[in-house]
Amino acid sequence: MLPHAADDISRDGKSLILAYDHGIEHGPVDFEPNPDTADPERIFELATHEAVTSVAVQKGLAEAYYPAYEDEVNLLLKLNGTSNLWRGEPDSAVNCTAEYAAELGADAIGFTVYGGSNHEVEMAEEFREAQEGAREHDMGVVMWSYPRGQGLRNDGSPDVISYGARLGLELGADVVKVKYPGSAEAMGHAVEMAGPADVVMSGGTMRDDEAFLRNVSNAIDAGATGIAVGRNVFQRDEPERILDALEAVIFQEVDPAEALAIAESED
Ligand SMILES: O=P(O)(O)OC[C@H]1O[C@](O)(COP(=O)(O)O)[C@@H](O)[C@@H]1O
Repeated sequence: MLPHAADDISRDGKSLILAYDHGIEHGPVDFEPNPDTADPERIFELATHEAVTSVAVQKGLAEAYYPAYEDEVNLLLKLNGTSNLWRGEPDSAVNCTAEYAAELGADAIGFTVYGGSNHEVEMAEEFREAQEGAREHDMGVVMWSYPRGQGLRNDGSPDVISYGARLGLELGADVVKVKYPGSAEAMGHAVEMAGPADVVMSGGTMRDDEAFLRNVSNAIDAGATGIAVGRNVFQRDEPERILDALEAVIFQEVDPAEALAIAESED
């Protein structure tokens, strides 16, 4: 790992990645709870919030929207992605090269690897090309490490998540994005297995603000450096409010209840 390779997408060693690749990964259904968020402009505006250290999007959105935001937002360009219409063994098409990501002004690249899938071997080889391309252009490397497929019965078990975190380290990621394994202890193990690579917790959908922030706080206590979050922000009625609270939990390590009170007072 190169020292500080992910500095451009973090602040004081912490990060909040605003993930917005849902249009490809899940489709328009993810925008239904908050229809304004179907418009990428709304997300790029949200990405200017002080809590957000980068926005993760696919090439098409970067081409269309990033030029207007390049002074205010750090770009994490996702190089692969597949729609939910695909029903095969987990796999992800490579939609962009590291070279083109650099041309678009990306600070870092993002890449999904489904360890355990029948396609793991090709995905690891594609990751190699992306990772080495990112090194040539001084871009950080974020791996979405989501073990799943064939024999993997429980892709959310602590052992599998720790293995995913380790895959990130072994394959040369600066930041590994893993699902929250359900407890601070299990997250601590994943963080340990990732060694010098940063670990960020992946989001999901939780309606209860305090319970969601509690998971984030537990992950930070366990050594995670932040969160990659999409739906838990943009599906809420007031995305800015939860970003205010996340800022307090992640960067000031404030207790979730207090963070919500701070967010309330900033309204
Ligand atoms: O493959 P899954 O588990 O359905 O989720 C993939 C999605 O989850 C993320 O990794 C995180 O997004 P969320 O915070 O909305 O869960 C996205 O980048 C991606 O689109």
